[in-house]
Amino acid sequence: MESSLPSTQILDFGESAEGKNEAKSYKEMISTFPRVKRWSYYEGFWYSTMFLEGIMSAQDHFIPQSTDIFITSCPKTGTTWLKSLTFAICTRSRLSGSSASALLTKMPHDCVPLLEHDLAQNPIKRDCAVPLVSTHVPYSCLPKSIISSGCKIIYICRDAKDAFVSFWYFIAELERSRNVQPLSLEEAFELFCNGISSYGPYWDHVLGYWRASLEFPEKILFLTYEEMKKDTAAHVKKLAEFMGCSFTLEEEEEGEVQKIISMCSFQKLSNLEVNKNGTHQADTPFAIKNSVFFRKGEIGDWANHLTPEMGARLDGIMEQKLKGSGLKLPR
Ligand SMILES: Nc1ncnc2c1ncn2[C@@H]1O[C@H](COP(=O)(O)OS(=O)(=O)O)[C@@H](OP(=O)(O)O)[C@H]1O
Repeated sequence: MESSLPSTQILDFGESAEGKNEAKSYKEMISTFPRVKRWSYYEGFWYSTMFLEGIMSAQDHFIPQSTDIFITSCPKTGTTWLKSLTFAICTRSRLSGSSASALLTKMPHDCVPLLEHDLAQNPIKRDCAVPLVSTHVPYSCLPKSIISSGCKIIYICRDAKDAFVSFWYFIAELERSRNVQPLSLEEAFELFCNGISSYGPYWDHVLGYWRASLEFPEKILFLTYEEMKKDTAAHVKKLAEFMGCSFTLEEEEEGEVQKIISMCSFQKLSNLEVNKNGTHQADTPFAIKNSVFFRKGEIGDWANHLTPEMGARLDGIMEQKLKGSGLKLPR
């Protein structure tokens, strides 16, 4: 996608003395929020406390560009895959040209900036040829500027049981690397079923975007991990169309869709050197091994970790919470 804007733009807020005072006041506000374990409760959702300052700063200051497309999700529902696919779709002219895809040397999260990083400490740098910004922030808590801009939003969700298991592995790994005693699976499950998880309640996160997608179908594309796995080619075409860069007949005949699917497959990405041995956000408080984002990439792995009773309990909760919404998540 071409853009007349300079190739790199820094979205920077909070360098000034005013910004520093603001950061202090966010910290003060956050210290008053209800807390359970690693999470703080704010505007109806539970957030990992370390991300809250960045979220509040984004809510107050983020100014989207009209061409922005937001990649949104609750954690562990397919974000890395969706980021790589949308990035590969947007940059496909580079992919087929002489320069190889940036995905070969950068992990997908380093190709698409995250809205809620603490922008004062860590300003977002983005490549204006790639109009993508990602966020896990729930729909009702997005910066109002995003909603009023009418920017396009792509949302992905996943069966709650698989999302939970993926989430548990991820935070356990994260906490071990930070010398924090990880939550047991049982404890984390209990909290999850009570709505307490990063950006949870999970069902409210899903419902927020689901309802918005019904209200603004031309602006919000609602996807599931399971459907995307079932027919990735149809989804790649749908994503391109939604982002305003449909594949030409010629591209389809040249196998461009398949090239993107292969480039972004779990098999390919998880075996790249950068994703096996690299670190995401190295030298920041958010540093994490890239390999942690690539675990199994399978549907139904929950059954290897949760008992059938736990599975049935979470299914029952999801069914009850989604009742009447018209949404049925694949299981
Ligand atoms: N390319 C590709 N294709 C299919 N699946 C993939 C891919 N990359 C990552 N994954 C799997 O997605 C799960 C991680 O979810 P997220 O990417 O949303 O995590 S995060 O929120 O960005 O941290 C996590 O799922 P689990 O394996 O079930 O834990 C990853 O393995």
